[in-house]
Amino acid sequence: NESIVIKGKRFLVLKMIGQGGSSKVYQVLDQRNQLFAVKYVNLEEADAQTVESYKNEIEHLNRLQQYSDQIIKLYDYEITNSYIYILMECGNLDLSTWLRNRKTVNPLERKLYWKNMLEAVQTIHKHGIVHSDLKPANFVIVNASLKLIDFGIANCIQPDVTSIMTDSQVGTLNYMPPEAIKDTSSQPGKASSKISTKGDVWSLGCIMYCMTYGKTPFQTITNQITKLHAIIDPTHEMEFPDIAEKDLLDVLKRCLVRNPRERISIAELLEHSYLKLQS
Ligand SMILES: CN1CCC(Oc2ccc(-c3[nH]nc4cccc(OCC5CCCCC5)c34)cc2)CC1
Repeated sequence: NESIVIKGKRFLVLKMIGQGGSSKVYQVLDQRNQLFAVKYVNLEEADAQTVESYKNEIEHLNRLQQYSDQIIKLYDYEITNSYIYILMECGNLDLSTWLRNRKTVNPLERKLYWKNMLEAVQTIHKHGIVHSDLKPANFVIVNASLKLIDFGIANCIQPDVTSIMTDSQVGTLNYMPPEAIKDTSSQPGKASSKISTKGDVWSLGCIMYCMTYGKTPFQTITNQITKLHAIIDPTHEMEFPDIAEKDLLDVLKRCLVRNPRERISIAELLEHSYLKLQS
């Protein structure tokens, strides 16, 4: 097997975990047989703005380490003109794969994962970061809890077309908030000032909807344009089939409110009765 050296430490590459265009994530072992994830970014084709966005993501990831256990651990990184290596803690499974493989979700597990997601997103919001593209592939299960693995700051270097929709749900509209679709003031894909923290609440609501009903609210609409219209159309009623956990039903309905001003906040979600661990 191949080995890589980061800041003078040698790692044995076990396998590739995922890839998105010019960035690849590997599972590696250090000399003490400790498991890590290494994100490798090839900068040869990257423009200055992209390089800057990666440095920005790393700086934020580094700075937020101390504030929450729900942010993936960053151990080291190496940046040169031609590549970046980021050494991070290695999880067991990303939430996207976990959701795809699970037929039913254990209600207590779902509740714990929800609490972890809220804490992770509250942490980045407290430090002025709005992710604006949250989806299950941004979370990884490490032992029994969920951790956020990226802040949506680094550009996805133009992935080759084969990977764009297959791996890690890049480019999916299923978690996109209505205000991001209506927001005509900013150039496409950039989080503008109008996209507030409430946009991340909508996306988290879609993830939780999927953990409850096995699909996202607009997943059945396959035409992308029709899907976008349905997300912004107030007359398009979203379905909330009745479930035993009434508190969870309330959480879903309050996250998936089209008007961001009327949508529940992260702070209110952390106080919501659904998270009182009585069940
Ligand atoms: C399909 N198969 C994949 C390997 C394995 O799942 C993962 C294991 C570890 C991880 C990970 N840990 N730390 C990580 C730190 C950064 C990025 C990470 O992933 C990136 C990207 C990998 C592809 C899916 C979306 C996330 C990271 C993530 C998925 C089992 C399922």
